[in-house]
Amino acid sequence: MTEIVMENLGKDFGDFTALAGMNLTIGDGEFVALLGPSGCGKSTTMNMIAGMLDPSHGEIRFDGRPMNGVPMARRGVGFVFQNYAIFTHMSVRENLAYGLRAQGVGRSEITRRVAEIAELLQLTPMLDRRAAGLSVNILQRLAIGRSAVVEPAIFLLDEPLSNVDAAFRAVMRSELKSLQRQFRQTMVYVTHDQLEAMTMADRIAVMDHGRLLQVGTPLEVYNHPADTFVARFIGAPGMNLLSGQVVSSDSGTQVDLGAAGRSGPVMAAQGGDVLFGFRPEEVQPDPAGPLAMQVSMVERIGARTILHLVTQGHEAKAVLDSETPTPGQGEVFRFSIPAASVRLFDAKTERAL
Ligand SMILES: Nc1ncnc2c1ncn2[C@@H]1O[C@H](COP(=O)(O)OP(=O)(O)OP(=O)(O)O)[C@@H](O)[C@H]1O
Repeated sequence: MTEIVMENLGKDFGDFTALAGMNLTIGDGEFVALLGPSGCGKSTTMNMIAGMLDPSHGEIRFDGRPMNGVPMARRGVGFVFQNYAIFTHMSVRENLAYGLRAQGVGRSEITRRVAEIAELLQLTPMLDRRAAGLSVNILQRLAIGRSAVVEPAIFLLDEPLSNVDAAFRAVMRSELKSLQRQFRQTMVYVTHDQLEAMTMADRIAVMDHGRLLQVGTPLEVYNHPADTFVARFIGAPGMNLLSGQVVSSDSGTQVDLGAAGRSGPVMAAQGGDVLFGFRPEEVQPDPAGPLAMQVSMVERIGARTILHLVTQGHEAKAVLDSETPTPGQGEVFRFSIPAASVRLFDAKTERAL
C-alpha cells in the first residue's frame, strides 16, 4: 500500500497543455477514479504516475519519496490497459503465474496465489486452457488477474472495461471492487464512464480540459457538484440547469425561471443571474406545483420513465417511477422541486453558489 501525492503536476506536449496544476493525494489503499470525457488528461495523469511519461511541471511522490525520473520498473506499480496484454500461447494458469515467477516467488506460494486470484475472478474452470482460444471478456479478466496477482502496491487501470460487453462490465465492476477490498491496494482507475466511477470508487476526481475540477466521494460529487460541468457529467441523465434570476419578495427568495414559472423558496446568498440546478430524479409531479413545462417526449425504460421537457429557452428531464401517471407528448407537466434538492450556480462563472 502506498500513498500517492501529485503536487502541481502538469504535462505539455509542445505548445499543448494536456494537464495543468493537478493537486491530488490518493490515500493508502484508496480507490480513486479519474473521470472525464475523452482527451481531458486522464491517461496522461496515469502515465505519469506509472512512470511512462515524465511530468513537465510539479512532482509525484509515493509515500513521500519523489518519483520524478524513477523508471516504471522501480515504482512497484501494476498497470492494466484498455487492450489486454496477455501471452496467448500460454495457459491461463501460466499467465497468472508469470509475474510471480519473475519475482522468484516459491512454487507452493505461486500455486496458492494463482488459485486465490483465479477464484476471485472466476477463472478457476479455465486455468488449464490456452489463452488463445478465450473470449475478449475472459482475456480482459485474465489481464486484470495477471497484474493483480503480484499484489503491486499501486494498481493502475486505464479503461480496463471499455472493450468488454455491457453485461460483463457490470459483473467486473463488483469483482474489481472486491479485489481491491481483499488486497487493500491503492487503486487508480481511469474511466469516462460515470457509472463505473460511481459504483467502484471511494473518491472520484472529475477532470476536463487538462484540469481537475472536483474531488469527492461519489455522493459528494453527485449531490454537491462544484460547477456545471460536474453537474452535467455526473448522473444519467445529468443535472438539469435552467437559466433564471434570484428574486426576493414577500413569498421569500425564489428563482424566476421565465416561462417555466417561479421556483418554490430557495436558499440563495446572492441575487442576480443563476443556473437553477436539480436532478431529474428529484422532480416531483405536482398538479399545484410552481413549475410547468411541456412534454416533448416520453421515454419508458423498464422501471422508470424519462420525461423530456421544454419551455421557451429551457430544456429539462424528469425521471419518474414507471407507475407514476404522466402527461403525454405535447401536454403540460406541472412539478415542484424540494428546496433541499435545488443547486444554484453562478450564471457567469458556472461555479456552485
Ligand atoms: N504524446 C502526445 N503528443 C501530443 N498530444 C498528446 C500526446 N498524448 C496525449 N496528447 C493529447 O493530450 C490530451 C489528453 O490526452 P489523454 O490521453 O490524457 O486524455 P484522456 O482523458 O485519457 O482521453 P482518452 O480517454 O481519449 O484517452 C489529448 O488532447 C491528447 O490528444
